[in-house]
Amino acid sequence: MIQVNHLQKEFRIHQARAGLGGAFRDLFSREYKTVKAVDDLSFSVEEGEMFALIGENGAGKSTTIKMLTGILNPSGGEIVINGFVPQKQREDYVRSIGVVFGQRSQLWWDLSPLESFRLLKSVYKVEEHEGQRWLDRLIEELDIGSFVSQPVRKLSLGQRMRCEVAAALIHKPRLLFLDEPTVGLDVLVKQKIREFLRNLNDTEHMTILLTTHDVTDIEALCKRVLVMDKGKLIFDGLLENLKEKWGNGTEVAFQFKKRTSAEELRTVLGELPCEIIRENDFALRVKVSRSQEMLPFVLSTVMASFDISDVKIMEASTEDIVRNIYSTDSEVVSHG
Ligand SMILES: Nc1ncnc2c1ncn2[C@@H]1O[C@H](COP(=O)(O)OP(=O)(O)OP(=O)(O)O)[C@@H](O)[C@H]1O
Repeated sequence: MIQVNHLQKEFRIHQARAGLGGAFRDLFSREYKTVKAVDDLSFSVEEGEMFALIGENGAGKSTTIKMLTGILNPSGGEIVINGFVPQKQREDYVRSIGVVFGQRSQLWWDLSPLESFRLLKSVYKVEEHEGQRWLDRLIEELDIGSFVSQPVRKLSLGQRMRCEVAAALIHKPRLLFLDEPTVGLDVLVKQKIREFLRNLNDTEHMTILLTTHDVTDIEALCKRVLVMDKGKLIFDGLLENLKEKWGNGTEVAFQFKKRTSAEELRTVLGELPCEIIRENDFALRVKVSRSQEMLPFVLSTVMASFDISDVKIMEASTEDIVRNIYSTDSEVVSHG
């Protein structure tokens, strides 16, 4: 459904010279530098996938979404979505997508969301009967019925965001883009929006792409994650593979009934890829890399060879992992 090949976006930005003399010289000749906001980005997406685009501030996520939604023209590369080239077949393309920008509204401030929905329905030429049934479903599932007739300016952020999501879906697009959809929302509203999106993906097979800084959004919604860093794609794969790659493995803490040394444990574990850390004479920790496949071996081997009084498995949280990725300068692209 989405095919992105070698996508590029460069911005030319004016660089002010330092000091009063510099400002004076700027009046006559300006110096520019080129920022590569998106640098050789390639990926493809199947219909019905729900995935997240993540990365630090300035990584290039918004620029990517703007190009995918046809708002910005790429400097190079190509995008084909649903058979459309967004920049070339703009009108037809826009009818096939829905967009929610967490920071910007597509609802009219002084009108009620319901009136905005009516306007959007006529803009998109939504068929009356079918369109009404779909809208009723959106209102019910997003639980916005009690305030959908009030002016938007009187709504709380959480109420407004749920109406924004309904507005983006009024024409039942096949593809939904959400840029920071849960930013600033309280936990309950976040949960409601996530539940709604999951259901939409399940029942309508809608393809959903979201950018987020909220790791709990990713865990709740996405199997697949794309990580951008300085305009480049540094990871494209499953969330569990992301954990493998940047999670420093899983740690297992063993409490032994008898004194056990790290050397004894190493002998038993042989060549298995793990690091052993001594806590005290009766406690050792084992850091297991490639934990998905290795953890069962490590557990069964140790349990079969020693008298164990306690075992604790400690997996790094997604939040730790994302922090880890952002603090590492990585060039690796992984397809998991
Ligand atoms: N209109 C613009 N003109 C010049 N530079 C821009 C413009 N838009 C973005 N940039 C630059 O491109 C780079 C990528 O920005 P972008 O907004 O895409 O990042 P982001 O990953 O969405 O960040 P954030 O999480 O803060 O929204 C940044 O260095 C930014 O300063």
